Amino acid sequence: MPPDTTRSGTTRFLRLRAVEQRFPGLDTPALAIPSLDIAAGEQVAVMGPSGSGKTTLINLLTGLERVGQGSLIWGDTDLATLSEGARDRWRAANVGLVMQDFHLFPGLSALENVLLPQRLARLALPAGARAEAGRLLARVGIERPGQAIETMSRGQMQRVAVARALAVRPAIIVADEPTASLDADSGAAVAQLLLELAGESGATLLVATHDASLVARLPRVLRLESGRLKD
Ligand SMILES: Nc1ncnc2c1ncn2[C@@H]1O[C@H](COP(=O)(O)OP(=O)(O)OP(=O)(O)O)[C@@H](O)[C@H]1O
Repeated sequence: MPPDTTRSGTTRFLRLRAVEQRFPGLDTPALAIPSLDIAAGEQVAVMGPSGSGKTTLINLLTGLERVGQGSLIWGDTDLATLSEGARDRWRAANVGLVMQDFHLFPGLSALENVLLPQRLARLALPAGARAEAGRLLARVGIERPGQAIETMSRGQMQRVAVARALAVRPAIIVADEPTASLDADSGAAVAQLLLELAGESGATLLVATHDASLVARLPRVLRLESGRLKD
């Protein structure tokens, strides 16, 4: 079996080995994962009760926090070996993030919010970035890209956040409770968009969620209990 191929024959993309994350004041690790592989393009739910380690796992996978022990390799990049600045650059280039509380900037339009990560990452926007942002906003059902973000509904804001996460065509999309603060209809619409857009781009999708209807639509489910994966 080639080293970058999983047992099912698909390309291995994420590889965790002997990962342990400890926090001061906790006797046991908040997260302990002996081994985990995820293939390129997989769509995976991460479930577990409050305090089971979902956010800790998301923070490690996205490089927001440094891996305490073990290796966490995306493609050929071991995040455990990178400095905070290098992890930030890696994340900007490779990860689209959708968070529960949106992290959108008031005072900016929907379109400017979608373009903001690209503006922060470089001095000039790449050619076609505005057109692509407008196209993505239309795709997620935002009809007025110039509308100020603070005047939008929560469902609209989360759809803008989905467009923003996809704007750099990331290989990895990570969503932390993307439907938690939405009503059932808005949540279902956001879930549908995430799955559709990730599927079209072939991105690897990881979603931490308590939303049973969202979990039911993801082909693979990881269950965390007290920081351990249950199969
Ligand atoms: N910075 C920290 N310092 C100390 N303990 C922490 C820290 N961050 C998380 N923990 C602990 O690690 C464990 C896992 O927390 P984590 O936030 O990953 O859980 P979670 O599954 O995301 O929970 P929730 O669904 O409530 O958001 C918990 O016991 C938590 O108290």
